[in-house]
Amino acid sequence: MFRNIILRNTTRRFLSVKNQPSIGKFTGKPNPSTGKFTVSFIEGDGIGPEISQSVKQIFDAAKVPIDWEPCDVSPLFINGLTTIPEPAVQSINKNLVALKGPLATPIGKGHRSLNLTLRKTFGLFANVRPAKSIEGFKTIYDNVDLVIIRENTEGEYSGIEHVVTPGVVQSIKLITRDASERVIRYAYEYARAIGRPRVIVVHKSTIQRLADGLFVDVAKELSQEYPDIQLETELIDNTVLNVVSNPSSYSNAVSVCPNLYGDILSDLNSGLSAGSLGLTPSANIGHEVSIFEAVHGSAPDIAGQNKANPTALLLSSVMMLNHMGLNNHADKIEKAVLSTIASGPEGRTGDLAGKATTSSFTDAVIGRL
Ligand SMILES: NC(=O)C1=CN([C@@H]2O[C@H](COP(=O)(O)OP(=O)(O)OC[C@H]3O[C@@H](n4cnc5c(N)ncnc54)[C@H](O)[C@@H]3O)[C@@H](O)[C@H]2O)C=CC1
Ligand SMILES: O=C(O)CCC(=O)C(=O)O
Repeated sequence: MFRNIILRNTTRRFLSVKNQPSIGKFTGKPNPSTGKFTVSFIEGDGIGPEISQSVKQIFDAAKVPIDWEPCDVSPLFINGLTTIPEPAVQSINKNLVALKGPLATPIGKGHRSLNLTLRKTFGLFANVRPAKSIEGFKTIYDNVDLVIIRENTEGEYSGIEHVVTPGVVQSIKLITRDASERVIRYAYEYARAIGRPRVIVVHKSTIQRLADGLFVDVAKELSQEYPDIQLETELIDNTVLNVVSNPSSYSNAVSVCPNLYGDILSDLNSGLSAGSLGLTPSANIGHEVSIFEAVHGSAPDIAGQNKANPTALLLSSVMMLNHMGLNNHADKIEKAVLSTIASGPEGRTGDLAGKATTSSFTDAVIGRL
């Protein structure tokens, strides 16, 4: 029965090329000699290689017209800064699109987060994180359908930290008008594109008066340009309570927020929609380049054990295909993935209290294509 889930434009989980925002559109072209697009692929750490393998097998079986270009993003230090190797930068700038597995960050030492480095390097200013219930997979709430758009280049993730004196450190949350404006504008455009009448700015400007205050002010200024979208502002502590009490009250809204709030809220949304991080995809959108990745990390506790749920990376790849205009392939893979999860415990990995392994789940999805 779940083979026949119909993905109407309104129910399609993610941006389709016909209704995506005017900002950050994909402008890549297929190779004229093969008719295929080339996509940069970063496999990632921990469970990265296992879930990447799953995506590749499913794309092969679905005959998606894509050639993968593997990218090595092993960190380099240049002038004391973490950078990624030039061939990877060239590949992503050429292909304009990448799929990325999770990259681990050493705690308190070593290289800076490569995830943040990639977002900075390619100006990926908007991190779109949709969290939506799966039909046939029961969680605490039915019909969760939440969208967070997170500022992706500054805020608490600016990396400006120093020791003032032993025992005293300072970490700077940088908020600029330009970065706020581009992500908030994207949120308005996204809301318009997917037909949601509300944009909610999540903030704490009662305390972060200048930083979050600027973010809220920019949203209010931009609202003049979007008279069809209602702007609301909400303190993050209220959002957390409201979203766990009544997530459906956000189903007609797009939330936009500074970096750290978005990171935390999107994990909350994953828990509410799916009870696992293993299902939630994301898009990092820039003006030219976009990189698609799961919301979760490298899950070192289950790495190499054939236990990882590849769904979040698969749904990220579905977002990517919609972004690239390969909507039919996206729909086919999305339907196969969702119907496998809906089929019961045999079709679900351990994080969803199921019995499947990464590879048996992959085979089941291929069987449903
Ligand atoms: N965008 C990225 O690449 C991100 C990378 N990280 C990095 O990942 C590493 C591990 O971070 P953690 O805080 O442990 O978060 P995590 O997301 O890797 O794991 C949290 C929990 O969720 C489970 N989990 C995550 N993904 C799963 C999947 N696909 N299937 C089944 N279970 C899954 C893990 O087993 C673990 O119990 C760190 O080095 C961190 O810096 C963390 C978040 C995002
Ligand atoms: O880069 C990291 O280690 C974590 C990044 C993260 O949680 C995210 O922003 O998705």
